[in-house]
Amino acid sequence: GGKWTYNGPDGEAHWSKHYPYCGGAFQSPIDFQPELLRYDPDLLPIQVYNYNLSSNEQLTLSNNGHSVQLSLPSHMHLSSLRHLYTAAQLHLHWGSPDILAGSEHTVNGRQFAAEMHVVHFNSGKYPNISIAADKSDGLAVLGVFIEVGEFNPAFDRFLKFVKGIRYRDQKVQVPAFNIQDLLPAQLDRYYRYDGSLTTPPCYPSVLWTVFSMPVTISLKQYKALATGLFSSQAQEFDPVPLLGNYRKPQLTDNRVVLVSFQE
Ligand SMILES: NS(=O)(=O)c1cc(-c2ccccc2)cc(-c2ccccc2)c1
Ligand SMILES: [Zn+2]
Repeated sequence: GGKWTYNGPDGEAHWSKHYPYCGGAFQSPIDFQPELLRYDPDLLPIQVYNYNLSSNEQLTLSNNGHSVQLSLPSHMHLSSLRHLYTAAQLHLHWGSPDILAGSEHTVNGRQFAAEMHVVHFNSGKYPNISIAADKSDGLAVLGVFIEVGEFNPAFDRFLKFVKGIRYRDQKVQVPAFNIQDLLPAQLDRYYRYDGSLTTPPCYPSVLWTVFSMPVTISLKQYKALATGLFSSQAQEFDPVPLLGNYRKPQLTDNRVVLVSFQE
């Protein structure tokens, strides 16, 4: 789509000029404030299927100018939701090398170092993700908060390749691995609400599931993300670093956030 950025004249305050949904209702991310939360005992633990990919498979790791993205095969699913949702891609949002704050969702005002999104589409109802992307029940995204701490071998399965995708539109093939290893151990504790894509075109089409338990990556791994990538193309003169690629929390209006946990 058109050019949009996270700061400056094409920054998020201007997105709605070219992408009207960005100025609409049900926008994401949001801040999970205690007074918005309501415990729902019917929220089942998230069940993932076929996330344990074989290393014979290859995944495409790409720099799309706004994030680092890993393609996911269509035999990966989420099943514990009302519909069957098929995996499409995962990508990350992060801060800058010296400001370890770049998550999109926040918890009572607390911003984490980074956030991973695993994007799925409602394959029970729609033939592909492009058709599903703007339907109110089209997408389901898993959100994972990332803190800086212990080294994470699972994230290294793709972070060690970012040197090969420094510039926009560069892609490399990486051996597949168990994508569940990127998720937190507790898949039964999460925030659930109806929201949108956090990037243009901001379609209000996402059933959000954001796990309350963060995962960790090491400072070295975080810096690989926050210093290794550019949003400009290789041949462009002044390279534009790719960092701070997170949208600020949006108005919650009178949306309720369901939580699967009580304490
Ligand atoms: N942040 S997000 O999860 O809401 C998200 C979802 C999708 C998405 C992609 C395909 C179908 C449907 C939704 C794409 C992006 C995106 C990130 C970086 C650059 C451009 C787009 C981001
Ligand atoms: Zn995202």
